Amino acid sequence: MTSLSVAPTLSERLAGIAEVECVIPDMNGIPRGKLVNAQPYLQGRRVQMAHGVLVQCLTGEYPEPRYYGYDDSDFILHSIPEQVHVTPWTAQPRALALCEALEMDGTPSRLSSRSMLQRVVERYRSRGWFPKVATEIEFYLFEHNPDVQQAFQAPVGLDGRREVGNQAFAAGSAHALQPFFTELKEGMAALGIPCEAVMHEMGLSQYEVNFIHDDPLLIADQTFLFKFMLHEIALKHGLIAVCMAKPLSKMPGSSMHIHQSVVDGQGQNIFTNPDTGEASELFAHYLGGLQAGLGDLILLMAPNVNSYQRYCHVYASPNNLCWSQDNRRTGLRVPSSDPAARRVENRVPGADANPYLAIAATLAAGLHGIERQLHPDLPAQGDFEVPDDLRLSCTLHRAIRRLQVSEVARDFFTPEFIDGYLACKQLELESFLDEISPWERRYLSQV
Ligand SMILES: NC(=O)CC[C@H](N)C(=O)O
Repeated sequence: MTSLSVAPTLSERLAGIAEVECVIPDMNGIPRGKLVNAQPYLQGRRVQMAHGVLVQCLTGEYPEPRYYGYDDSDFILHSIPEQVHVTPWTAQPRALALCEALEMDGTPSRLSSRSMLQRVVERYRSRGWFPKVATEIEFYLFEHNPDVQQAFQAPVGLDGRREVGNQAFAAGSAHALQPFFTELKEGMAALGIPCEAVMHEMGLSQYEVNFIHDDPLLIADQTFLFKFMLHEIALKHGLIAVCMAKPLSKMPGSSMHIHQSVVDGQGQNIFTNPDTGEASELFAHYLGGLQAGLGDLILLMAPNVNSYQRYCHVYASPNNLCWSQDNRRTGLRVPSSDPAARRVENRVPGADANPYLAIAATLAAGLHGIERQLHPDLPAQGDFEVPDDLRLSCTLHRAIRRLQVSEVARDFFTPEFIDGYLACKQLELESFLDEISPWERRYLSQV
């Protein structure tokens, strides 16, 4: 006798669940959404929000819709069936439904970061290719403090002590926060996120989680959901999880490295020449595209004022687009691997980046290189000098100017998205410049 296993329906999966949290990433990758009653949700009640929500600034301000060619109409939050999950960490049983943004006519939103990644992936598919990516995300864990103006402090662990110094790869420090990590791993399992590794990173109470490579949309969804869950579980344990690019001065920043490869319909890695096992011409063009295109797209990988502080004291946080075999000081690192796993790691994005956009920018630049048959520079060797054209912008202001002129952005993304994103970032920059920092008061009060 054979036993047939039938996947449970959505209603079966959500049995006993009172509320469903429908969320969507805004342009900053911040989850926005609505907590809706499960019954009408299961009966197919439509969930809608205003387009402005997608373009909302970190400060809560909204750029004028005329800047991105929209009015203040609604879009639909359409649940992605594989991304509806029951969340074990919430006090009341709840479901989390990751949604895609659709226009009222059912087409993908021209303002949504998720649809921008979808567009880039489609362009690969139209050639019979399937990009694969893996992200690695770093974050700091600090003691929760309701006053966000206060300096961050390492938490007290099970051993009753606060961590001191930089305990890279220290097993003991992670064990001192074991109840938190146990729940985090249970949460990952509940969200269907396979975890390659969790480790202590170089900074004080800094950790890293590695995801297993897969389809770019799936990995972006997982990275987005992971960050959402990370914040919630941390709060439950009296901690705050901080994914700022540079939360502490004189400490390493936090990155979101992206490993990329591309396979064809037979699953062969197109970055390797099947006859010789050596790197293929396509790989060279892909690297050439990353070098030519990512400089203009840095705003999608380093989206905040603070993102640029991560590049100031370089603790393996390169602000260049040099490439190398296995050198962590280059923005584009080709890790040693067997030919079937040939890939390139983009080390430029910060943990504060919207994963959909950082991945979309990287894949778009690579495909641009293949389409234009670009060539990379010679690989960086030893203690290399960074040529001027491979040096990255070091301020948000400059990064905004670069995106305004990016050919790749206009070619791969919708004009509405680029204009909306630029308007959002410009407003955030103005808000930042309107605030006087402690450094200015400390040193400029004497001039
Ligand atoms: N181990 C590492 O690669 C460290 C990366 C570093 N924390 C960064 O900000 O990029």
